[in-house]
Amino acid sequence: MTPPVVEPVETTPRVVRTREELDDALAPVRAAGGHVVLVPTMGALHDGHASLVRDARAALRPGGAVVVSIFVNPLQFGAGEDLDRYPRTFEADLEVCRAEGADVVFAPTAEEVYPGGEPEVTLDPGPLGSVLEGAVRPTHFRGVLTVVAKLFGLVRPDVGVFGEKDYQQLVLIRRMAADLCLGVQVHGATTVREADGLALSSRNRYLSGDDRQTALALSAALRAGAQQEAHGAEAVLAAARAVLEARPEVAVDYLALTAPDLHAPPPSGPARLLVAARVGTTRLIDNTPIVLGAR
Ligand SMILES: Nc1ncnc2c1ncn2[C@@H]1O[C@H](COP(=O)(O)OP(=O)(O)OP(=O)(O)O)[C@@H](O)[C@H]1O
Ligand SMILES: CC(C)(CO)[C@@H](O)C(=O)[O-]
Ligand code: BAL
Repeated sequence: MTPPVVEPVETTPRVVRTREELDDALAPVRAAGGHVVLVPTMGALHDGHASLVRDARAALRPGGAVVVSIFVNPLQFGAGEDLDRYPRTFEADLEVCRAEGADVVFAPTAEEVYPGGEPEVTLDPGPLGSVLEGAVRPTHFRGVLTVVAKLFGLVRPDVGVFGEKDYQQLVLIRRMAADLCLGVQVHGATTVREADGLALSSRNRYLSGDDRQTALALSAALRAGAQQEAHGAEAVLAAARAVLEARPEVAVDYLALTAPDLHAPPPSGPARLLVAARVGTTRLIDNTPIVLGAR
């Protein structure tokens, strides 16, 4: 018997660069009333991003589309930060998107996103924008919220998927979607880690030699803190601080215990332990959920 002719299945996500191309790619999905799920990224994709795309696919209804945006947003980088050296690995990123079944990759230029240069109207992140990350990167969340609002406007997704690794960003995007009635459901995805605990991050590729080992202090501090959760906030912070203090090469920006919404921690119940530190020239962040025991 002659075997049936099998046409190769085109699995490549459609790559679009402009608003028009994006609208064109999504037109059939919108016409059919399909769901659109957006995964915003800055590229240099790793297994953490792959898990976001998997979550996006799981959130999808038949007839919908997963859009991954790849855009290194200049507006969220402060003067002297790593905008110029931020890793750009577009071909490898496409492979990740293809392997995880993304339908569309939206990779606009800066001119496409900001046609008139820096926008006059930007988003004010409110009080949570100037604590923790915002205390160290004062203009960062204005840039993040502005570009995410623009991406929501361009892609018009039903769901946006963001990682818990950037926990303050996730909280602020949830607040923005709710406070501005954007009609986008914000899904938070669990942090993916290396086997030794290091949270995956595009910036990990800056870590070389000893710095890679030193960077383990962040996740180790979070684990040590979490082990003390039954004993209350002070015990959690003391255990985490002890791990960080044992590694003087780690320059800590903050170690903080907060409520899940980043306000003051409750005496007991769900909380969040967050850390940010510099290892050599690389700045890393990490966090973990905590359930504080009643004292
Ligand atoms: N380890 C991870 N697990 C799950 N999600 C992640 C992880 N790392 C990043 N993400 C999420 O991927 C999305 C895109 O993040 P981004 O492209 O900035 O990658 P990144 O690894 O966080 O890079 P950077 O090193 O610049 O912080 C964000 O929602 C972010 O929270
Ligand atoms: C959400 C985001 C894509 C906005 O540029 C960025 O801050 C990131 O990659 O986490
Ligand atoms: N993942 C957050 C992007 C940034 O640090 O600019």
